[in-house]
Amino acid sequence: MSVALVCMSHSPLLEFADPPADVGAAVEDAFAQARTFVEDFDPTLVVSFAPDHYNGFFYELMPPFCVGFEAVAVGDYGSQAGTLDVPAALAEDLAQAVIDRDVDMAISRRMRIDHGAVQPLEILFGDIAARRVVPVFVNGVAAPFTPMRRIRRMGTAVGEFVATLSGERVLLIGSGGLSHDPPVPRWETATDRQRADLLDGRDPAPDAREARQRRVIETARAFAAGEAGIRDLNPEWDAAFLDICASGDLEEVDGWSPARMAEDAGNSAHEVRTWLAAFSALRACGGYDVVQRFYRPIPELIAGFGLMTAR
Ligand SMILES: O=C(O)CCC(=O)/C=C/C=C(\O)C(=O)O
Ligand SMILES: [Fe+2]
Repeated sequence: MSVALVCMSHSPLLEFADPPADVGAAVEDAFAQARTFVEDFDPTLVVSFAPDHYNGFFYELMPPFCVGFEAVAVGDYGSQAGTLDVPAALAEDLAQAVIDRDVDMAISRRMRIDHGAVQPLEILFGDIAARRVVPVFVNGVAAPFTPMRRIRRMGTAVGEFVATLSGERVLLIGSGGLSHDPPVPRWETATDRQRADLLDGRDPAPDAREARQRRVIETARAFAAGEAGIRDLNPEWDAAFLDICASGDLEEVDGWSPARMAEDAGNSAHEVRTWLAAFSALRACGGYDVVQRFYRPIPELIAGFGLMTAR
């Protein structure tokens, strides 16, 4: 078994916004470097930790994390739709191994995933079905949030399982973060219509999806012009989090409270839970070295945009 990691921000605005040319080029260069890293590693299996944005998981039943034994991408924000190549028996073994380590893991025999899970696969492999993928949903948008130490333990349990997979080259992916506050509706401030979508908004009609997406695109334009009432990006917070990931001292985040995370870094900063899970899994397979570290605050994407690779 060998193991490597790519953690990266995602953004629904990647195809819908125009950051300054040098910023866009820097992001593309970071993607290209990560692609080379992954091509060289040539994984036989991907374990993908990703959030969802009310496309697959709803308040009707919201687990803190969930392993998919099958996964279907919904194709939001122009991301690829279709079915992942999930090795179901291996996904079942992973879920059982995590549960055996005293971490209650939900399972789905048909998980729906959105741009949060799909974007890294498309960027790194060009196609969501290019490699075998076990998808692990990590709630990063729907309060209440599991303590960070619990995410670390879940990631550690996944890593201990991964370490037993002789003959596999396993790529761990963490998708989301860093500081950002895109207009994902929240229950306490949602309209009645939004609450209905948060509760059970599976497969919205095309015009409803279009309206949701337009709202995000318009907010990004306003934010880049300094006119949106959302939280600022927080490069200092992002640097501190990236430092912790690089150091391997992941217990440092054990005491971070969800309220403080949102206050400091925006409501979607909770997506860094996917990074924490992936780095915890990597650490459980042995020590690691960071290979690539990229960061830019990009208002046009409403994102403190980061990417790290390690092995
Ligand atoms: O479309 C919706 O209703 C919710 C908005 C949404 O999906 C925004 C997503 C933003 C990110 O994934 C992000 O910036 O991390
Ligand atoms: Fe997101």
